[in-house]
Amino acid sequence: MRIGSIINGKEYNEEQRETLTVYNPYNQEKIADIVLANVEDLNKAIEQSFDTFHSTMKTMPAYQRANILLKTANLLEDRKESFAETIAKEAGKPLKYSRGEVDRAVQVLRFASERAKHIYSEVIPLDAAVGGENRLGFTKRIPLGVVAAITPFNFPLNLSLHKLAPAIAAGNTVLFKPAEKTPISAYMLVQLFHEAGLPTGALNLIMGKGEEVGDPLVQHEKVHKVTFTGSLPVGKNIREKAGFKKVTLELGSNSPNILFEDADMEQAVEDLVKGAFAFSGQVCISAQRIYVHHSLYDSFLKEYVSQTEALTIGNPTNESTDFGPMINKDAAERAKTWIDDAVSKGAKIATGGKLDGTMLTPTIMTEVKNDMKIIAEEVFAPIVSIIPFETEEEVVKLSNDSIYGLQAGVFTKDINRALRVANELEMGGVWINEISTYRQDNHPYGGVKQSGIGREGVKYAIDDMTELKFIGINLNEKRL
Ligand SMILES: NC(=O)C1=CN([C@@H]2O[C@H](COP(=O)(O)OP(=O)(O)OC[C@H]3O[C@@H](n4cnc5c(N)ncnc54)[C@H](O)[C@@H]3O)[C@@H](O)[C@H]2O)C=CC1
Ligand SMILES: O=C(O)[C@H](O)CS(=O)(=O)O
Repeated sequence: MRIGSIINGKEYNEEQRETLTVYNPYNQEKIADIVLANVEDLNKAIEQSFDTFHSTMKTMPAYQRANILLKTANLLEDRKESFAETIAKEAGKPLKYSRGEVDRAVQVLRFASERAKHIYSEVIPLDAAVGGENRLGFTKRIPLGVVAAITPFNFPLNLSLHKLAPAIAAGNTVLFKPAEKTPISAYMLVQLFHEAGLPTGALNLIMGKGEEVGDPLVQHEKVHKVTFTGSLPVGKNIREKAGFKKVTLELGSNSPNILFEDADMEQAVEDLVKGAFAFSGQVCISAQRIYVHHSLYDSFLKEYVSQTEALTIGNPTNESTDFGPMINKDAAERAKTWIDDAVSKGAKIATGGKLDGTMLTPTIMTEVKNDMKIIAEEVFAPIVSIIPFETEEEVVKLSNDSIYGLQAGVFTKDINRALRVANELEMGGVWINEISTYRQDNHPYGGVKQSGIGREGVKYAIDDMTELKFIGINLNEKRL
């Protein structure tokens, strides 16, 4: 398979161009060559996005945008298996989770289709100000223009749609730069939109290395907004380079989960095994730190280790696989060095910690300290730490002791305590009696501190992808 950038519906995959090979992370089989875009292609794609915004999307009625999104959702639903198998192969994500990602992606498209018809604004009571009589004022939410969507490898379909679908719902055009590690589902997605009737120039795909096309894309004057999901260093770079553009950044996390003494431990153990090890922990709201009240600690740890060891490890394309490889050897080796670093400073491995190529076994750490990398930084790997605590005050302090603040989980039957702790946690979102890793695609999602800027979740992304415009009329009879 050889795939390239798609600009105004034309694919750029000529023989003489530079390519990058994509390998299946599980068995290193070659699955595709991607033909890399250069800056000239990028500029052409931005010009195309800009022109199509002004010629077509800016004035496309809401019902048409909604219909295109709905049709794309239906096409995706019909091709669920093909997308799920592609994600399993390119990302190494177990098939059951890849299917779940496609189901969510279909919903995101349907939410966006519905919201496209409900982009409301308001009438301003201008008579509230002295001299404001006989004036009418109202706002409109207008599209921004060209939205640059830069996406990561871990949810190559759904996290891309969290940008593409609201951008189109709002009437923008999109310059889409997917992760070069997982470009195939992105390529298939662009074709799906075009098949559903989206004008080809409204969604242009650039297959390029982030470090090469990233800066010119982010700095281009005809790009009006950059929406990025990915790592903190790249996010910081984008923020610095983007100038006056609107920027949404969905960055990392080291999400805490807190189990108080009255929690439903049985359920929490089961959910937190998934919460830490789904897609090998390469989920930014993965349960990385689990704080367990000291009275439950020993029994929690015993049961947690036992259920973790029962996970079926293997080929992501097998139906029964729970746990597969990491995205590549470098990522797995980096994670192993963090385990070794913690052990050298006194931490213990309760289970796991074994590395073979891209496969790092599900790893549970104990006796950790706050300054160890596996606690202080984002592990983005199958490593979770179990930490005892005594008091509510102590556990809130420990949870907040982080540069990140994306999502947390709190488990208790005491609703007053749950709400108190939720208020105290410095997070973009807090789930009560649910793991930090749980996300629905219609709630506001995004971080505080260095976890990011702005919110996704279709309605909220549309807010961030539109500009509020005020229009006022002086109704004085003499003027009309
Ligand atoms: N908060 C959130 O919703 C999520 C955050 N993440 C974060 O993403 C990271 C893992 O994903 P990766 O794909 O490895 O992240 P990454 O930051 O390496 O790459 C993400 C995207 O940025 C592009 N890129 C790289 N350098 C660039 C530059 N200089 N300018 C513009 N674009 C550039 C890449 O090509 C890719 O498309 C983790 O740190 C994780 O926390 C991942 C998923 C969700
Ligand atoms: O959509 C999700 O489940 C998460 O946003 C994925 S990630 O952002 O945590 O990686």
